[in-house]
Amino acid sequence: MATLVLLRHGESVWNAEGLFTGWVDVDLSAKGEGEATRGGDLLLDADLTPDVVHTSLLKRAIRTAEIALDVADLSWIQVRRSWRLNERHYGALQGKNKAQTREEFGEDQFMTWRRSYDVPPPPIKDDDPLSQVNDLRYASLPSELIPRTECLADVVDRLLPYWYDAVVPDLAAGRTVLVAAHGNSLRALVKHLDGVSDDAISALNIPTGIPLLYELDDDFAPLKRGGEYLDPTAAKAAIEAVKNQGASTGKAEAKKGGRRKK
Ligand SMILES: O=C(O)[C@@H](CO)OP(=O)(O)O
Repeated sequence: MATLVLLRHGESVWNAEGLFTGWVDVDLSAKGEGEATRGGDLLLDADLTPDVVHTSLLKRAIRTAEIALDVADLSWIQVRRSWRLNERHYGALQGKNKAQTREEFGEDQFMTWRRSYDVPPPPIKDDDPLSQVNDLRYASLPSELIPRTECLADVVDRLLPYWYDAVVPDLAAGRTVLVAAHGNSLRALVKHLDGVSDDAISALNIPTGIPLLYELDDDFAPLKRGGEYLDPTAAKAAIEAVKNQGASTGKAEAKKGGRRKK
């Protein structure tokens, strides 16, 4: 049996402002830092001691792992990072306000871009200030591997090599593995683990900052489909909040508007 813990980063500044984020490297909000702290407390309460942490290359996931592991007095564990755990690249939607996008393009198009399995948003141009083509952290990647947009199917394709080559070997060695990543990269992983259909995955949302525990069998398949959130009550409310993002121009969302520059 192997133990895997998935942790979506705490609320980011752009989550709070209702903006599509993707590969833009925004930081945690104060609330997100608090969620990361609670994530560490939940690990402690559940007596879970990760031996290794895998993160994306984005600071909201990196900092969430650091904060949670610090709370659990596990800052010293081995760390591995990969672009393959990054959030889904949101293409030309990066930096756009979700509620305004929904108003402009309608509910169907908005939800197709947000949650369909195989329809990517329009690609971002390489000279867009929110493009990642010139980002130093991807300098060793061939340019054609740096996404200009992604649908969830693209995320599954780029995530699975890392799952098999980096995460599974840790699990096979008997290590308890923490994966600190993002709403959509974790949706891709959960889709794979639980064998969720292309249609059903559109209804699955991952809350910020609440560890999701999977016990896996010898074939790295979940003993319990869907795993178990360490705080199921908080997870239920937070999943609803993620689902409804962009549904209304809430105070924070309405105040901002337009497209943010980084
Ligand atoms: O903006 C994003 O990058 C993601 C996660 O925050 O949003 P959504 O839940 O709409 O896919």
